[in-house]
Amino acid sequence: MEGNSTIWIEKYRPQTLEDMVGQEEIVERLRSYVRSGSLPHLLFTGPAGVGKTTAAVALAREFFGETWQMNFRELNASDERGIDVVRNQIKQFARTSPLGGATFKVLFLDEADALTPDAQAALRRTMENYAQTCRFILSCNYSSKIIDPIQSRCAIYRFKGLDEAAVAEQVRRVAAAEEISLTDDAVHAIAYIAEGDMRKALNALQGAAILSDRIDARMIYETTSTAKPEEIADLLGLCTKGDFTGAQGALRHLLRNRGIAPGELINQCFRALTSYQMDTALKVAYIDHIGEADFRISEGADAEIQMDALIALFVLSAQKQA
Ligand SMILES: Nc1ncnc2c1ncn2[C@@H]1O[C@H](COP(=O)(O)OP(=O)(O)OP(=O)(O)O)[C@@H](O)[C@H]1O
Repeated sequence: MEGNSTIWIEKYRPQTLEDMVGQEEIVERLRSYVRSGSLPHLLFTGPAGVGKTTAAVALAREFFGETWQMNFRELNASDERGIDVVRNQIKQFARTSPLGGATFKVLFLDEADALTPDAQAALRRTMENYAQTCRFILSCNYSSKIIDPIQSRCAIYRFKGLDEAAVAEQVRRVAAAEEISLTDDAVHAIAYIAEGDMRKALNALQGAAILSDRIDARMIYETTSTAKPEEIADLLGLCTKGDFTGAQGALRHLLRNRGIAPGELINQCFRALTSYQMDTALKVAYIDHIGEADFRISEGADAEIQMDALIALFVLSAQKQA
């Protein structure tokens, strides 16, 4: 098995737009810029690990060809969130001439929503002033955190979480290249824990590959400290049956023996409930309790007590409903 010293998310980052999985519509629209040789300012929004940076780099490679490294620069706005980063680094790059016969350069600004509103206002002016020599690709998780005048100057691309088929395709590709065998259940488990985030998926695969080159679902759940969906179903089932003692035992097992973090467990219960077919009133009550527990834990309440209280409330709601 090849060196665990290389991080697979980097090693297998697609170099071309064509090699990206999922995001087909976006990829198609981006390729049309390459064909036409023109590029507006772009705003990429969406959750983490779905290909925003990958698409920006691949687009630059295809757009500029051999001179891409001279004409493309990546900056992360969360390193320096204030106006100085715009005044210094961004302006400096934008004002200098493109190289190797290119008509403009491209600056990719990751986590643009980390910029303060003042810095965004300065960025807007820079985008206007240097539009001839520089195009911007801004990336963020939430477009609502980007000021309107910037949004209106950009073509907006909304990246979605990757679906199971896309995650599975890339995971299988990487596993084959690393000569790792994966069961179908392991692929399904990786897609479950990834929640649409390819970075999470590939890190889970690499984490399990440290143990063995034959990977099954149990190894994925264990190395990522995630409960199996069946374990969550059991826990919720015991609550719904009114078996508080049984539910408490299952909860203890997950928290203490399996080492699953309370926040993760809450998230998994929430995900399970949203996909279950069950009495709507009971589902509403459960989700309401989850919201409370989640808030209290985030405010610093004792997580184990909150988890016990949560299953107690589940049991009470189920009994009321019966
Ligand atoms: N659509 C995709 N196809 C194939 N691999 C992908 C895709 N999206 C992400 N990846 C893989 O996941 C890694 C992280 O993706 P990327 O850096 O593009 O995420 P991002 O959307 O920019 O996230 P962030 O908002 O956290 O910066 C990449 O290095 C690549 O290996």
